[in-house]
Amino acid sequence: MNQHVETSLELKIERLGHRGDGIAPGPVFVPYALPGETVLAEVAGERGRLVALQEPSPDRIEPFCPHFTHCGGCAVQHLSVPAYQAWKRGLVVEALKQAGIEAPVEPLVDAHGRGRRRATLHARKGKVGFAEARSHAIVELDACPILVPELNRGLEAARALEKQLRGLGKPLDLVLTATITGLDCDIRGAGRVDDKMRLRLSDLARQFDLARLSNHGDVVIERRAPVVRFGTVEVSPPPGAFLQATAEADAALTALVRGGLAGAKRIADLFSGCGTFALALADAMHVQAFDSDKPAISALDRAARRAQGLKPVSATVRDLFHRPLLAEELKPFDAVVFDPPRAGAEAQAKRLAAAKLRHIVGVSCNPTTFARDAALLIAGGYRLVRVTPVDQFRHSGHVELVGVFERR
Ligand SMILES: C[S@@+](CC[C@H](N)C(=O)[O-])C[C@H]1O[C@@H](n2cnc3c(N)ncnc32)[C@H](O)[C@@H]1O
Repeated sequence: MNQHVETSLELKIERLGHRGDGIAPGPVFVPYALPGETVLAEVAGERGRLVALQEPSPDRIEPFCPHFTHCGGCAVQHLSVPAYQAWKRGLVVEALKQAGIEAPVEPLVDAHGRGRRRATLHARKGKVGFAEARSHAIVELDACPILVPELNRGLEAARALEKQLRGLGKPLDLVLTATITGLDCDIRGAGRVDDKMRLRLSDLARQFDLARLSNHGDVVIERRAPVVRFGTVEVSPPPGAFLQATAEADAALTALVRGGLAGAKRIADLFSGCGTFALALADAMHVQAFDSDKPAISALDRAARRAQGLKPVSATVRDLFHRPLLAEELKPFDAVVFDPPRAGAEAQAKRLAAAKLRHIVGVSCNPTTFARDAALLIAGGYRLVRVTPVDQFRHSGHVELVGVFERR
């Protein structure tokens, strides 16, 4: 940190940005600096590189990972827990304020649990790991303390897969998911591989006891069907399918959604994925699920047919950006849950605003697009009763939230 001090500026850090950078007047963004600190930083445009801490914050703590500041996986490990939790909750408060929305924001729910069950490892030129902070270079790790232990064991398998595929000379991503029946790995970037390579990859899957190995969704070998559980229902997700990053977030988000639906009997689950909410809630509610991802909808449907004791569940492939459910189509439902990708659900929110539903629950991984969509619902006559931030990407700038709306 003490190199090039002669070219540095003294900066007073005022706040923490949404990516976890300290922000000084200007603005100048200084990664790893904290509010209240006086720092020396090398400044180029809006970017500052922390060179020395002159007055550290009382909230500064020792990061627990030796790769912190080098690895791009974590942005904030150096902040005390209460200050960290206030910052994350504050990201949601700020996004609502920017959209002119007043609503109670609950304390942050910690949903890290045992750690992340999904990770995308990058493999380039013989190296396997995460991207370096602000770079495409790879940080090689023996273990990552943020992941569930089963995924850490997958690092060895990932290195062996990279070695096998190195001759292709292509940058690869390896999407690893820890499931109940073992690790599921989807290779991205290899393109089509010949039969000889498939056999060698299958051998590696056996050697490392992978449940399934696929190449961009094309199953190379399935030794056991990967399984996750939503409520009491077992689902076999398609290769690389969306799943909440931690099992605890799954449970926490589902409980908040259930609470917000307030005993509804018939609901629509929009952007359902392979059924995180639909299948868990079908113990008490008739559910119609919609998502544009065909394999995810098929997995949801298969799981619902196999499960015992559920209320009726239907699953439909539909692009809700281009063909949102219309107000007329929403009439049969007492309530709706929607959980779109980061871009939000603007087209669908306009239709929800025009519908006369009693309850709507929005789940989001992007407070800014959530606030935009929430403003549409509020303009359409709904009240945002409460918003609960949920932290499943601990130490990163990402935050999930659940917003509960009622018709006024
Ligand atoms: C944040 S995930 C939520 C999935 C699910 N609710 C869960 O918790 O597992 C967003 C989902 O939106 C789906 N999606 C993305 N674009 C879509 C579109 N245009 N129409 C419908 N679904 C879409 C994705 O396939 C993905 O399943």
